[in-house]
Amino acid sequence: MSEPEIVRTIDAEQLAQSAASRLAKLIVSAETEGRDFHLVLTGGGVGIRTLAALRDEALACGMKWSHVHLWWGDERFLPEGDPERNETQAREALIADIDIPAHQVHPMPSSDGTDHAEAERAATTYSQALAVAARGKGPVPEFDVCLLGLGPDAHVASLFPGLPGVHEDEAAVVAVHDSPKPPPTRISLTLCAIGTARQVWVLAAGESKAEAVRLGLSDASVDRAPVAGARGAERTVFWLDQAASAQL
Ligand SMILES: O=C(O)[C@H](O)[C@@H](O)[C@H](O)[C@H](O)COP(=O)(O)O
Repeated sequence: MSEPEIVRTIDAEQLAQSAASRLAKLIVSAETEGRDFHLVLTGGGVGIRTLAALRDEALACGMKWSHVHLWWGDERFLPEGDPERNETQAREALIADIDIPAHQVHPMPSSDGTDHAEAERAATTYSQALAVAARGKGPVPEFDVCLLGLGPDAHVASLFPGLPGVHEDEAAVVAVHDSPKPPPTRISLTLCAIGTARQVWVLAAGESKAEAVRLGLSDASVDRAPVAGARGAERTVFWLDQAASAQL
């Protein structure tokens, strides 16, 4: 696990633009090196703003997307096309405006039924899609960058303090019930899946995240602060605006 680095920005907009700029450079480098780039997206305000900034960068520099695969770190388990789904918001902010092959966009399943077990089946389906993409080299493909928004309670993806998904150490994807952040049912990568990413980027802006950031950079337990367990295999970067870094 890599020691976290901190990048401070003035505000959320500069955070989104700075992270998008570095991400664009990594995507272009991968294309130059002739290899795929697997990017894990996050929901939330800062995460979606970062995707919109990435779109702007991509359009400005004519970025190619034929080598890029998009995955999700979590999903609000809602019907297809629901405006609250992370996929819907990512399509509006980025995907609709870039030339990425449709089969390289890997959304988490939507909820089109009502039974409780549907979320578990959706988690299994996504685990299977990840394993297929890994081509026998492991449970998930080699994620280049995993983007994570940060909740004021120190949750990342849909791994919330005190809920069982935080401690899952085998499955790559779990169903989440009783989420304190609506909607109550979600699908999430686990910390062990997140930790396989070469780089994990935590995106946090605003004073409401300052305590969560402090905990995330401390030796707090993952049960108290799931973000404390979000570390990349090679690099971990906390992208923070001034307000979110106020307790450091
Ligand atoms: O589904 C979600 O809501 C996100 O995946 C979640 O993990 C989000 O990133 C954080 O809650 C931060 O959200 P804000 O940036 O909007 O505070």
